[in-house]
Amino acid sequence: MVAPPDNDVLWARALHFQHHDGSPALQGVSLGVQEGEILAVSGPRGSGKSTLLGCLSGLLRAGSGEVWFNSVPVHRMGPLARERLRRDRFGWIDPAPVLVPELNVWENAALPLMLRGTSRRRAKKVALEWLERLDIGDRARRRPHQLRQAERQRVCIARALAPSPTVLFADEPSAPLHRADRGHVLRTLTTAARSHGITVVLATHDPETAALADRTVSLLDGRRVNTVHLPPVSETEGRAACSLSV
Ligand SMILES: Nc1ncnc2c1ncn2[C@@H]1O[C@H](COP(=O)(O)OP(=O)(O)OP(=O)(O)O)[C@@H](O)[C@H]1O
Repeated sequence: MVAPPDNDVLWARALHFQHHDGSPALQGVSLGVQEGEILAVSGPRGSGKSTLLGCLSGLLRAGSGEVWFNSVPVHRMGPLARERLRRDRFGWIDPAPVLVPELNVWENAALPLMLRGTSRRRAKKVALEWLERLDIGDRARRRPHQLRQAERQRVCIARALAPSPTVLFADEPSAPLHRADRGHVLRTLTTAARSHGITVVLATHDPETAALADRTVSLLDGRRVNTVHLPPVSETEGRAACSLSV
């Protein structure tokens, strides 16, 4: 067995994943992510980006292959250990903002901290700081339904950053944001990650978003390819609009 390199916080080898209906989402993907690195995973719709983030974070169990986090074999962990790992060490941002409707904005942002055992008072303070940084501090006492979609996504980003996770998985985090908001929010995210030493794995099909990363790995049909040239297309144009070199 090959040991993962020491300076890789995440390391995956020959990941294969097939969905229940037989869709082959990953077909032998290997990669390493260095500590503090912002890595973009790019590729057109359906290329396997979300599935790869799911496997790297332990949310999905690959059919075969290995995932190591800080030299710990995630692929050998049971569901409970993977759950704890995600709760204590990882952060996650989905393409669509999902918040607890019964909690206000700061309570939503403070939730992962409180789940990790931080006191309510301290969690509130940290959550409010992150909400300020993402320009939604003034919405802290509102309920999610009183916010616009783009504001709800900012809350999700604050919630993911507040506990300073070791690795933050961001799956198309700017999808619900208006174009004018995107650059600012993504720069806030990447600047905060760099200043707190948070490693980020960022799935995106947008070249401008990928450009904010230190490095990009490209996927096509569940395989790594050297480059996928993605013009800034509308989402409906799909994979026909890309060219590749393998
Ligand atoms: N729950 C599922 N059941 C069956 N097939 C799925 C499921 N989720 C994804 N797939 C298929 O697996 C492949 C990879 O999907 P995945 O969502 O990982 O790609 P992606 O690059 O993240 O795409 P997108 O940008 O649309 O989210 C695609 O062919 C997709 O249709």
